[in-house]
Amino acid sequence: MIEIDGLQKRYGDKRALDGVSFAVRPGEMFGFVGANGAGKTTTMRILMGVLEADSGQVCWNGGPLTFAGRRRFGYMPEERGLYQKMKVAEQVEYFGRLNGLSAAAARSATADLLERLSLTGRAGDEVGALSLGNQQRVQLAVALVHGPEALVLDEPFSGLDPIAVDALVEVLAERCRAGVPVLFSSHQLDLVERLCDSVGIISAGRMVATGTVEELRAREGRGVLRVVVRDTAPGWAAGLPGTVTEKGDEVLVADVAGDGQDVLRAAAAAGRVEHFGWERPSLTDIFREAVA
Ligand SMILES: Nc1ncnc2c1ncn2[C@@H]1O[C@H](COP(=O)(O)OP(=O)(O)OP(=O)(O)O)[C@@H](O)[C@H]1O
Repeated sequence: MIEIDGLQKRYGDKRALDGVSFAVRPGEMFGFVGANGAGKTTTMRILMGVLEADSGQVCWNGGPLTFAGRRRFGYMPEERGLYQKMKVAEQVEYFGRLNGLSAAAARSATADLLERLSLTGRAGDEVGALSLGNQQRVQLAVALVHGPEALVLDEPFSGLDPIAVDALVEVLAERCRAGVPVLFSSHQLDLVERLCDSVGIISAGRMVATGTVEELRAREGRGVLRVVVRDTAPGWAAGLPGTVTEKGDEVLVADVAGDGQDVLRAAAAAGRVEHFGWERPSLTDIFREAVA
């Protein structure tokens, strides 16, 4: 288990982290989300030992995370960092060797990952000749090649096409099933909602929400009532108990008092009710609320 406890970090006068704590359990996919500049990269850099925290600590399986422990992690840094002149397969193998694999194991793991990430046809090309999305796939292969015990990935999905996203999702899910904790940051909240067991929302250097998407949703209450009424005059919903937004025949009522039956009665009196139901808040709604 990765445990991050009370991280504080300043850059000069700027407070980047103000007591960041969370844990990523074995086999858990943890989505780390926050606005630009919220502190995700700083947290991951401290976790990986690239930066030192002013205070707080990072633990791995109950003890402080050491240099040797970090070598068994897979890390995809924000600044990336591939050798542009090195060939794709050579490079992935090289990082595999650097992280302790035998030549044969590095070769076999590289071939497998290139296949999974649809890069086999580019194995002999220089990395610099690849598109940015394909370089990103190579960077992912580098993070994964040595069969890491934990994964820390800074925006691994940015710049990937939907097919590459699916391929990466499959590889990460497989690692999770094998018990590997996976921490990744992303601005693609729909993807985080779909993939992650747990989510941490950071805002201005503080964790403002942590839990499963369902737990975060429960904090938001029932959500919003969505009503679609046909054959009615606009404005029928104006006096409803709640915060009303009208878009043509569709009416959204937030902050509904009571069980919503008043809204249903008013809708039925106004016209032909085609839809009436609670809309569950998406992770994007939860995020907006948490960082507001
Ligand atoms: N080397 C640095 N020197 C000074 N300030 C920095 C440095 N690195 C980060 N910061 C500041 O620390 C804060 C946190 O930045 P960080 O890069 O961790 O955010 P982030 O959540 O990863 O953002 P993004 O989503 O844009 O990648 C920001 O205000 C940023 O400007």
